[in-house]
Amino acid sequence: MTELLTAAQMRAVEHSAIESGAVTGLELMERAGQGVVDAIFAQWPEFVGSADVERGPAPAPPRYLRPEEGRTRRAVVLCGPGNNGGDGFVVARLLREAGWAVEVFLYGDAEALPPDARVNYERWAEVGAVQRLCFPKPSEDDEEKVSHLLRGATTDVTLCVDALFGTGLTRPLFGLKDFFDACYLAYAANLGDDGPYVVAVDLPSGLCADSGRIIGDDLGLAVGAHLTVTFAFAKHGHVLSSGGVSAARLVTVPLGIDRSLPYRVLHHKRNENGTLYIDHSTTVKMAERQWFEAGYVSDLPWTSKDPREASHKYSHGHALILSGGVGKGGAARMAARGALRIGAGAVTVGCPPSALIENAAQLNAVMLRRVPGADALSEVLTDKRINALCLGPGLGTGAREADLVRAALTAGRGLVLDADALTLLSQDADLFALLHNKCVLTPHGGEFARLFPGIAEKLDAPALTGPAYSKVDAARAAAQQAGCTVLFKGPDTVIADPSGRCSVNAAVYDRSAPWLATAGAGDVLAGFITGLMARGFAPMHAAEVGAWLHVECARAFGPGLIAEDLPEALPGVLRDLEK
Ligand SMILES: NC(=O)C1=CN([C@@H]2O[C@H](COP(=O)(O)OP(=O)(O)OC[C@H]3O[C@@H](n4cnc5c(N)ncnc54)[C@H](OP(=O)(O)O)[C@@H]3O)[C@@H](O)[C@H]2O)[C@@H](O)CC1
Ligand SMILES: Nc1ncnc2c1ncn2[C@@H]1O[C@H](COP(=O)(O)OP(=O)(O)O)[C@@H](O)[C@H]1O
Ligand SMILES: [K+]
Repeated sequence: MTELLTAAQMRAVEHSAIESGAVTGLELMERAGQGVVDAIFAQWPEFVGSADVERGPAPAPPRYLRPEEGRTRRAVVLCGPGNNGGDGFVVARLLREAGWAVEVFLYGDAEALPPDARVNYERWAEVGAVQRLCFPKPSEDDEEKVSHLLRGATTDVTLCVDALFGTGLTRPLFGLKDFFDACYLAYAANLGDDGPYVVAVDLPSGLCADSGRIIGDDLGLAVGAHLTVTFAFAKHGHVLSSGGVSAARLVTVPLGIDRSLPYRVLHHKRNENGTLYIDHSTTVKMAERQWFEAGYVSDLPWTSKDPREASHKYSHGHALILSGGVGKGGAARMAARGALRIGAGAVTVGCPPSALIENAAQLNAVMLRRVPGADALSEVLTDKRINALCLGPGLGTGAREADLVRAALTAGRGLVLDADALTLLSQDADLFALLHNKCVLTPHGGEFARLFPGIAEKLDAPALTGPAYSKVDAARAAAQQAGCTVLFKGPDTVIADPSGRCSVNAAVYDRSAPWLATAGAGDVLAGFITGLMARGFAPMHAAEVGAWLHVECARAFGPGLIAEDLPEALPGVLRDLEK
């Protein structure tokens, strides 16, 4: 599990480290710039010089500090008006020391740079030129000059370093549109050979660090980068929304900040006008933090069945998945197979009598019960061994199904509500009011908007200022409103419970699995979560582990995946985890 921070939390970490005397701001900036350069050479070893002469007992400088024979590589570094720009000056200096020809542009006022950035500006100015871009509105000439350089029309620039804005971007950017377009083109077309590689310092400029949304109206712009190098911790904005697709790769370099130091928590709150303010109140140990609420779930401990547990099937729980009528059972059957594969001891599909023959023809290990309506469901649920239910996939949205959802909600067992069950909930406030803390809702964007229209409206409004309302904010608000766990799907699946605990299961960067967006994948996910709840996982944990395994299954199978493949990929994924 990787911790994700907001920009305010990152500033708190930085301030505490500096206040403790452990490090200065200038040292942090140097480490940040060095980290970027190291990451560049790790990503593209061909940029490393080839001279390999034995230099005696003194430690040899890093290989990349020695220029490749007969070849001078060119880099353009764009520095902004804040500390992100300061990092850019460090990168420029270190690349120059490595033998690169570096052109530096400043989009900002040198006199107004913050102190550490100013020092690094001066250090660069001793060895190289700084070309000024008109600030805050670049001239057409400026735009032309920079984008021309990047498009490779006049030069052979290998690298473009975007150090314009990092965590401090709070309002829309104007100008530099051609520059942003050029970066995006280079990134999207992967023009590595004839265009430059784009490296974003901390965050692709234009993105909000907290929401991953592009700050601005519909015409908002963000840099597209081949590599983003961030510092100490990834931020929410690296994995949410556009953040997860604005760069091909994310590398987090440590800044040597001691995590055992006490950190002052900056409670960021909004007043009644919506203005963000910071209340420097509490000091906590990082390890005791409640405030690293959003974890980027990149690995999770897998709990296999404990051999010491009683060994009959019901000690691993019994899941009941309700299906719709004739011809509608596929979704429930896939959910059932997911629940069984993930380790529920027994799984039963409950269906209307008319669908018994169809289901019987297609199910073997999964059991089958007739469940004509709510009374029959209550009767089935007198069997207390049934400890987790799933309603929604292929269920239908008529009166029978609404009654089934009501009966399931009043049974007080673990309950996953997906698809049609979410539609029913959004149509009936009385049903919604029955939600309880053993429920998990698994909406995709459309279902989320129907269930939580007020929250979705905030999320869909243009992000005109930062920090912008994020999918993390939305999932948390929804979990509070519903009084249960909410898993808000997408490549940036956000899972929240009413206590404020929140995780992001991000299928981006090296976990990207776009082929998971295939019909029925959500049904299998609902089944995974139900199976885990049958096994005794708490709702939030079941949702986190289920979502993580879902993406792992998709990655293990690869392109060409259809939903039926997901449960079948699970044994291989679990085997690898057990190793
Ligand atoms: N935290 C750490 O541990 C470390 C952090 N480090 C680095 O510091 C970076 C954060 O620095 P930062 O806070 O100075 O913010 P940054 O992104 O450079 O920009 C702020 C400037 O932009 C301005 N501005 C804003 N919007 C604008 C607009 N639309 N158009 C024009 N201007 C606009 C804004 O002006 P203002 O709003 O104040 O008027 C302000 O001047 C971080 O990303 C990382 O790279 C590392 O050095 C070391 C360790
Ligand atoms: N680009 C993507 N990358 C990875 N996973 C994705 C992507 N888009 C969607 N998903 C996942 O695919 C699943 C689709 O579920 P859903 O929208 O309910 O579809 P269906 O109803 O057809 O099953 C969800 O788990 C969602 O998180
Ligand atoms: K940047």
